[in-house]
Amino acid sequence: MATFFFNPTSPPAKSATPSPPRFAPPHLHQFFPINISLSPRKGRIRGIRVLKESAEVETEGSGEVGVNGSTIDAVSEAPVSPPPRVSIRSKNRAEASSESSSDRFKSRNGREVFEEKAYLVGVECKGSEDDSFGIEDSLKELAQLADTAGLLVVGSTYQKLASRNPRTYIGSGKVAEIKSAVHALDVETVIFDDELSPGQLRNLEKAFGGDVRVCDRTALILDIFNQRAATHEAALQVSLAQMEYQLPRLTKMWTHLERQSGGQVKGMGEKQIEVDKRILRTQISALRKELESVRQHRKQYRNRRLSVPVPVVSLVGYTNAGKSTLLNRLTGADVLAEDQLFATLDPTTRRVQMKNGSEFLLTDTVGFIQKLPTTLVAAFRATLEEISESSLLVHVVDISHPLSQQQIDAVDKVLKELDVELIPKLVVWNKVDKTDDPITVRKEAERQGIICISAITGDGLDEFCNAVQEKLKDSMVPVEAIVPYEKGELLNDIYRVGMVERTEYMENGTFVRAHVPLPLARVLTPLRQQVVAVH
Ligand SMILES: Nc1nc2c(ncn2[C@@H]2O[C@H](COP(=O)(O)OP(=O)(O)OP(=O)(O)O)[C@@H](O)[C@H]2O)c(=O)[nH]1
Ligand SMILES: [Mg+2]
Repeated sequence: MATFFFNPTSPPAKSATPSPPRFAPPHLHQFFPINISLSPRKGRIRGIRVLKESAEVETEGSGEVGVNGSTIDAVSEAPVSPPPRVSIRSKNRAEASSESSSDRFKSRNGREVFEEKAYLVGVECKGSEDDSFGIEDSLKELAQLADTAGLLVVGSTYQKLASRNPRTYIGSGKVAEIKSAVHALDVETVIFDDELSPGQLRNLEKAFGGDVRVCDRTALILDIFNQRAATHEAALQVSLAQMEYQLPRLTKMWTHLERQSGGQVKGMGEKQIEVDKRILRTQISALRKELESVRQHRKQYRNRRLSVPVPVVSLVGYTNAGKSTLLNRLTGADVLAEDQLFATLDPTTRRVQMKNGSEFLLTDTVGFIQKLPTTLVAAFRATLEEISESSLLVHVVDISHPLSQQQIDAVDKVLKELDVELIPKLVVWNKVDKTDDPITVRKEAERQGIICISAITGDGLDEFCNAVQEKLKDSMVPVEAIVPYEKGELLNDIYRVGMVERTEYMENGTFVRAHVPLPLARVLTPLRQQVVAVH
């Protein structure tokens, strides 16, 4: 999976190369402007990374670094022009390997991306319920995530521990081992498979030294979401989640100031952090308001949609299970479906027309993953409202995946967190064509009453639609009504979205016994009373 190679650093080039698009775990400068005057002569500079760059450059140059007690009053909240999205580290790297790195530009999602070198670290802790995947498989998945984010995984390691080290997450011996691997392999980013505390992040960055950046699975997922957010609402949700993730981690940005002045500017750093936190909190609350208004807007649309009594079926499942492929296959939609994690972020709803004339709406949703941080689940709650308001959930499982059972468990865990356990659920095993022994898989599915499909070949889709119809009945209301002959369109609606069991032509209209979705049952209420009167 992970390839290892050694890339000796070439001598630094004279001129800086233009900054390439690159992996960007959430850094403060992406979200809001922070202004600080490092030196009165230098004027105001915005952005933490830029700040670091300036401080380092000045130290090497004239020696007139303006980091002293007198400059703290220059801290300001006034916005200035946006900072470049590149750190001194990546610039140096780009300079250092401008020629040898040309092969590290890769085309991803139609963009040319500079592949940063990443090293992965995992920990298996005794008795941890989060470790159902096993450390090696979890790291494999982390490598897939890194690949999706546009990183080049050059190595990985893991440690089995009785308990996590509160300071550095891993043991000191492992820290030293990773440090030498990082330098030998010229690694730019070390990614941990679990969420690190702000203190652990800071200590590890210090321990690895130099420009090595440390981040965790959450930051990586946030970065992928950031790259993939296609709608305004998704972009707002991701920004909010990134800011909330960043808030407690602000302090690490300032450690270099303390280092440079031998600890004398500690007070200054602290004051700036408070200012930064306040700005960030203000931005978080502004973002929440904006998100709320976008949500209200969408709710109106959804309410309008719900007034048409077509049942909504939501596809849920582990990322890469084949949800979008299934939606595309059944509805002729054109949702991006590819062999990458988190291809879909925004829900898409399409109408499925069955051969017997009945219909339902099918919604494709964001995929789930193990160790999905609760904050992210909460951030996507708006998008996932689609799920909570559907009549039926279809849990799409990639049955060809060696860890399909663990993936099922991870999805069930998220569904539980979303409080949607009461919605009827239909489990389907997808990618049956890809399994080693489809016959045995089908037999087992039959034994468990599960539908086997292949969204790619179309195998089992009729059976799937029938099962959806049958299950939808669970969410429908049984009604008996007499529909007047002049209200023929109402009878059509019952046939289209409900399940008709019996009809009979009577003097004052058509008697119908059927299961229909609740909104339609409400429309039929006066006609139902008529039946009661007839009986
Ligand atoms: N062999 C085979 N491959 C499939 C099948 N269904 C989907 N795939 C492939 O699986 C990969 C993922 O499919 P998607 O439809 O993007 O999966 P998804 O569940 O929407 O993934 P996310 O949007 O990331 O949550 C794609 O490469 C599909 O071509 C199937 O039935 N058989
Ligand atoms: Mg998808």
